[in-house]
Amino acid sequence: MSIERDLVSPEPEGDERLIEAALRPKRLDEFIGQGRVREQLSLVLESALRRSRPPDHVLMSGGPGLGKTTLAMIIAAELGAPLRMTSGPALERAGDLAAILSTLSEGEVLFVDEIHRMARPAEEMLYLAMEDFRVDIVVGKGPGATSIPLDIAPFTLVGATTRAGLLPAPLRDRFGFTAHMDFYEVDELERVLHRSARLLSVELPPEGAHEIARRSRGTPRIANRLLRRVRDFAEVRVEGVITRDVAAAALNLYEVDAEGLDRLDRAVLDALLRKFGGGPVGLSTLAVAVGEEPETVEVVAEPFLVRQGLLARTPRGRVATASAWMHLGLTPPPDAFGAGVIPGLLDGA
Ligand SMILES: Nc1ncnc2c1ncn2[C@@H]1O[C@H](COP(=O)(O)OP(=O)(O)OP(=O)(O)O)[C@@H](O)[C@H]1O
Repeated sequence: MSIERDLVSPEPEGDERLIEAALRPKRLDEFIGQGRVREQLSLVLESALRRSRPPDHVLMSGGPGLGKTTLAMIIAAELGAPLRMTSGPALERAGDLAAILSTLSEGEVLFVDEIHRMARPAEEMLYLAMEDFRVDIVVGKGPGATSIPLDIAPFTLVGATTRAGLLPAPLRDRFGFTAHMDFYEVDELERVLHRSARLLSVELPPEGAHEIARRSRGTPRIANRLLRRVRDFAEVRVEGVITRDVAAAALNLYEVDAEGLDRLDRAVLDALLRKFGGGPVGLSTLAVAVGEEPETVEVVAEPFLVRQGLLARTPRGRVATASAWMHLGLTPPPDAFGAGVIPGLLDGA
């Protein structure tokens, strides 16, 4: 049995991108949260505009659904420049990239999503393009091969990655500015939700927004998705208004709990506590206990549980924290991992 978990996945589901397009903030002052990134970026853009030069290349790092694509579009809009979009996996050969670079217009913004997944030859071509606005087109093969230099228009590369650590240093070093996107605070997500509700003509009182925001795993994409589900519930069951109780009832129905944990997250915690006494237990044993692949448990459920301070990865295996016991309404044993530690300090353990 595999547990359905689209609702709180940070990746876009089905045709969600279409709906998202309608909800995207268009300018920097509409972009909610990420205060430091916004301020730094507005300086970079403002000074480029004053100098009438394209700004330095920008790297954005952070998890899916935190607003990287939105920010890339905003950068182009603020510069009044056209935007070209591609992604690392689409750049399999150097020629794929050359075809794009050679047709850029002056000042154009080139957005490369998942830039860490670009093929090596394309990556090497990009170094020169970023630094000297030039590409070397290799003609022929073997000893007879020659390279023809080709000037390209000055442009701004905006790269997005969920894994900044996977970028080779020479590529990382060529970005003049790196924006680290963090998870959003509950009050920021409330603002995202109020804005989306306005655009979707949904009546959303503050306490309804708060209830949805706290279950949204720090991610605007999830917040917007939960809002749509709650709206459906409110329309069908209670004629529209999303009160706190309506939001809670809807999300309970969809099995997203008060902290944003879904069925898989809870199944993992439940097995860890009830079957293995809180651990330590190996990943594959834990995965068998919940009927999932180890990779699903590791990639999908664990990062959020770790971030919430509910689970720790230790050299001896997975361990439940004292907060995990309490989350499931159980009394933690006195020696529970993290007992006496302020929840949150275990993040990233
Ligand atoms: N700061 C924000 N303010 C308002 N809405 C936001 C913000 N950040 C993201 N969103 C909304 O969340 C949705 C997802 O954002 P976006 O597509 O930019 O994320 P992403 O980081 O590029 O994710 P991915 O890499 O998976 O595409 C969009 O609908 C966008 O409007």
